Amino acid sequence: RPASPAYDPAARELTYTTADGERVLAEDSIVVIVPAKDGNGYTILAIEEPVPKPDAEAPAELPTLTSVPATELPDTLLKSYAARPPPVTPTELHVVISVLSGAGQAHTFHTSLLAPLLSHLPLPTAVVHSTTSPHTITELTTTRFLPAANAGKAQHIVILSGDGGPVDLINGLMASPHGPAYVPPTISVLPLGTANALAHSAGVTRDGTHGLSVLARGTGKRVPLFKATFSAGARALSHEGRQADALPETEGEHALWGAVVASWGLHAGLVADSDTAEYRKYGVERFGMAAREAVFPSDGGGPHVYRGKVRVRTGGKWREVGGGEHAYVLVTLVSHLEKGFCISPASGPLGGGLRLVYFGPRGGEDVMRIMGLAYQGGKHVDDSAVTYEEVEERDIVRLTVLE
Ligand SMILES: Nc1ncnc2c1ncn2[C@@H]1O[C@H](COP(=O)(O)OP(=O)(O)OP(=O)(O)O)[C@@H](O)[C@H]1O
Repeated sequence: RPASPAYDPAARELTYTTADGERVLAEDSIVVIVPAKDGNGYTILAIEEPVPKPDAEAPAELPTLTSVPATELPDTLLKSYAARPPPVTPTELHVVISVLSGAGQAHTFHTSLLAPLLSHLPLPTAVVHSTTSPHTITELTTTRFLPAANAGKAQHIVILSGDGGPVDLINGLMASPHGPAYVPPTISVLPLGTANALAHSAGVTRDGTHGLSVLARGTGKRVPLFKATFSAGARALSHEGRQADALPETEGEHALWGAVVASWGLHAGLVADSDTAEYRKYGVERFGMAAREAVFPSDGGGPHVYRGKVRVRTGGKWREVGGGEHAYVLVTLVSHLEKGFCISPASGPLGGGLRLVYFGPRGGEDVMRIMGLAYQGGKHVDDSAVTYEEVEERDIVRLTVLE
């Protein structure tokens, strides 16, 4: 057993010796420190990033989980990085792998990082589910997770996906009224999608552990939700817009639940347009590409003008926003729509406030300028063209679409 690592609190680094020589571990890459399985000291579990390939075109490799043994460690380090027992010990642990999310790396992430980590944590043996269709997570939730939650079972669901996975899970859980014994599942979101708005905004990706430190050491927090209700006849599109399904109906109401964002106009269009196998190859670039195509259409015209009525309620009163013609209409529960894209700088992690971000029709250059400001820490909200405000808890935005 090698000597314990040396800890440098100023540099936030640990130095240890292996057969190959001296190695340095950044504190930011520590997932958790657990008692060693042989009862002798501790095991530091940390993320090891792959060495970048000189060929920029080569597919990005995923990091791996490295374990560093230590006989003694300073108390400060142990206090910060020891696994925290969950407030409610789960009786069931589920791992949901959304195989097509993002660049399709969720399955490999599970094999090389998550499964080795789970073997060290005081959790039940995981039941692993992989998606086989866009409906897998919804079906799994309504047939398995919701009945178990209604039966009072404490479930921990680890989901490897983008924002689609947790949103499907939430809609499945909200699809029918909860029984008196309902126990809300704990969800750990591991950001394997393209934008991962929920994970970035919740603070899951603040350190260098790809969400794993929150899984091992985090505490549960309620996820704020909104409900969007639709008029009869509205359809949910999937399969690159080729399939249209009726929206779920509960007590005569057609509704979808959200934890991230509801939008109409430019944002909704570019998210939908870029959700194709072809665009997905470009990763997070796909949103910018679809935005440019939308605002500089090949027919040489300007951006599409969306016609309808947008009303918001603030101070108990309804007010119309814009003059009936719109470009960007978005309400958000989160601060970031992608890691560097700060749509709502006033939104805190799982903070709960719902905010409107709005601008009316304008030329393509100006649209791109405003969106560019969001990449500068959310400076668009100070632009005179943009309406940015917190809206009330109930019936916050009404949308009547004319075109
Ligand atoms: N096996 C599968 N077959 C068909 N569709 C799948 C399968 N697995 C996942 N999907 C679909 O792929 C999409 C992935 O969405 P998800 O939101 O998780 O990732 P993303 O769009 O890359 O990321 P983000 O939402 O963070 O931008 C979802 O529509 C999901 O239903």
